[in-house]
Amino acid sequence: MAQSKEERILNFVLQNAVRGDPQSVVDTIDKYCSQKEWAMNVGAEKGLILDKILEETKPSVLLELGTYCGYSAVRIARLLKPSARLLTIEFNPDFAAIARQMIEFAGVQDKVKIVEGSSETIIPQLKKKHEVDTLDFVFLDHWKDRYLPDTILLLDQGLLRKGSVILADNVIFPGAPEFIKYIRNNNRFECTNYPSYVEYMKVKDAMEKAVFVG
Ligand SMILES: O=c1[nH]cnc2c(O)c(F)c(-c3ccc(F)cc3)c(-c3ccc(F)cc3)c12
Ligand SMILES: [Mg+2]
Repeated sequence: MAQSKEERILNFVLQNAVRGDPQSVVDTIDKYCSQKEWAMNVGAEKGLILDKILEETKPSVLLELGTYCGYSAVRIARLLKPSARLLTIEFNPDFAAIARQMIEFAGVQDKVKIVEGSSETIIPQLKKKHEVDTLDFVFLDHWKDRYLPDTILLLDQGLLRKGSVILADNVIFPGAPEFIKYIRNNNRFECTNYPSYVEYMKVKDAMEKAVFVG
């Protein structure tokens, strides 16, 4: 069976990165995807914005929507304190299988749990099935049309507390206009826009940070 792009990315990491070294995994994926095949990892430029916000927030309980190959899960986990935990939801089982191997190779499997399925189904299970009380940090990087309904679901489920940070990728390209309109006009959120570029391309993009004020 022909290899998928995601399998090629994983194999390039297994052959070129250093096992147990998350930074080398991140750098190796960026090298492959900038030189060989484009892929929808948050990438190095937007990744630095993500890093900075994580270092400011110092979150303990994190949720990512859209695992893909595990690039941002590894990137996030490499900065977390030992007791912190990242839950990452991936709808596509093939992507989830690649991400699981990527996360284990990077050595961050103790901090990261991949949950396979749709965010719509799993978010209502977080409290009872995944022992979440509230979330300190949420990274939206899945399908742009789910950014708004999933944010409303997080609110309805009582998963946000005063100071919870939501960071959304791709708010310029491909764009998430309904989410942006809602979050910027909702006085329970304080929003900041971080202009950047689409990963591995010279196309403008941005990330949006929304802090829940409670
Ligand atoms: O779907 C995504 N999820 C998460 N992050 C993404 C991301 O960071 C991206 F840069 C893109 C993107 C942007 C520009 C482009 F030309 C191609 C793909 C996509 C995306 C958008 C539409 C699709 F049909 C397929 C992929 C995503
Ligand atoms: Mg993205």
